[in-house]
Order: sequence, then structure tokens, then C-alpha cells
Amino acid sequence: MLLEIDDVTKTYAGASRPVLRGVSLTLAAGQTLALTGESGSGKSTLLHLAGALDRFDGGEIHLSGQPLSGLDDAGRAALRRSHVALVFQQFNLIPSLSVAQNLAFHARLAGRPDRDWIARLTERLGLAELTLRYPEQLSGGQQQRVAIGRALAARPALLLADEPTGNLDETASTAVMDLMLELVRESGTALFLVTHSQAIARRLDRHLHLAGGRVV
Ligand SMILES: Nc1ncnc2c1ncn2[C@@H]1O[C@H](COP(=O)(O)OP(=O)(O)OP(=O)(O)O)[C@@H](O)[C@H]1O
Repeated sequence: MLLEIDDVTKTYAGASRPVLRGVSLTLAAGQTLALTGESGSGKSTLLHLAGALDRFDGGEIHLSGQPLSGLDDAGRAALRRSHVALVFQQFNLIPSLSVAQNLAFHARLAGRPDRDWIARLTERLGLAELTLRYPEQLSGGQQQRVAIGRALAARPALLLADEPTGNLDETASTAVMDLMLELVRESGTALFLVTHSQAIARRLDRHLHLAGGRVV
């Protein structure tokens, strides 16, 4: 199993109530999973824990067989770099780098700069004419397509996406979601997607809902 979350609890420092009260789920390699839930229900928190971005208080998370509770910050960072990619609502491109440089950035960091795969992603994402531009010269939909290409360039085992189309209009949102689903399926990457959209959630292999700090 690629990701196993087992009875995880999380309370933020200073908060009176836990955000997560015993959450369990699994995600197999190559599978796509949607997580919905009301605002403040803890979706982003759970996604961050799955990506080894934050600590939890109880339970255990295994990512590619590694228990996360035993890792220090450096260990979590190393596991993240080798296994996980992230796409957020804000596109988070590096403003001083061109589209081509943004696309190659994470693959370089991960030590996997596969030029043919990056060229293929660039083509598939409709970015071939835009490689010399900078993020500020792109539309929101174009920026998010670069972010998806950058995330998949290193062929991560797991893509975590937090409302990736939340800042896009309906047309751009549909185009970006179509491409993301096609490309994760093509590359065998598992997808854990947080979304407010039931329509988007229905397009994934599985759909879980978070309420009252639990998966229901
Ligand atoms: N760093 C933090 N410190 C303290 N409390 C936090 C922190 N991050 C989130 N929270 C709180 O934890 C709860 C869950 O937040 P989270 O962002 O996980 O929810 P969400 O379901 O993703 O919400 P949304 O759909 O609005 O993005 C909220 O009450 C939020 O205020």
C-alpha cells in the first residue's frame, strides 16, 4: 500500500479541540482518491499529514512502507522529495524562473531530470509555445498547468492536490482537471485530491468525506 493512515489524531497547538479524531484510510499505488468536507473540517490538515509536511499526535501514517512518526524533519523532507509532489490552489510557481525552468525544477531537485518525459508533459499540457514565458505572463489556468507539469516531472508516487482548480473559472477548471487525471493515470501516480466539488470527486476512483474529525 502506498499510503496507510491509521487512527490518526491531530490537535493544533493552542486549539481546544482536535481537528482529526481517529482518521484511517489507505491509498494504493496509482489509485485516485477525492476528499470532501465542509470548510474547516480538516481536509488540508489531513493532506499535509499524508505528505509528511506536518506532525500528528496519535496513530500512524505509512508512506511507501515508512512510518512517519519516527522521522525527524530531515527524514520527512527526504521522503517527501523522493515520493511526493504537491499542487495547491495558489499556483506557487517560482516567479524568477521561466516556464521551462519551473517545469524542470522539482525533477532536478529529486535528481530525476528526465528530459523526454518533461518534453512530453510540456506538450500534453499545451505549454510548448509558452516555455520561455514567466509565470506573471500566464493566465491562471496556464499557471496551474505548469504547476501540474512541475509536480509530475519527477514521476512522484503520490500527488497531493489541495483545491487545485479553486482559483479557476469553470472552463479552465475542467481543462486542468481533465489533464491532471489523464496524466496521473498515464504516469501511474496516485492522486489524493481535496475538493469542494462533488462533480470532481465523482470522477476519481474513490471518494471519502471528512466530518466531525472522522472519515465518514
Ligand atoms: N496551523 C494551524 N494552527 C492552528 N489551527 C489551524 C492551523 N491550520 C488549520 N487550523 C484549524 O484547523 C481546522 C481545520 O483546518 P483545515 O485547513 O485542515 O480545514 P479544511 O477542511 O481544509 O478547510 P477549507 O475547506 O476551508 O480549506 C480549522 O478550524 C483551522 O482553523
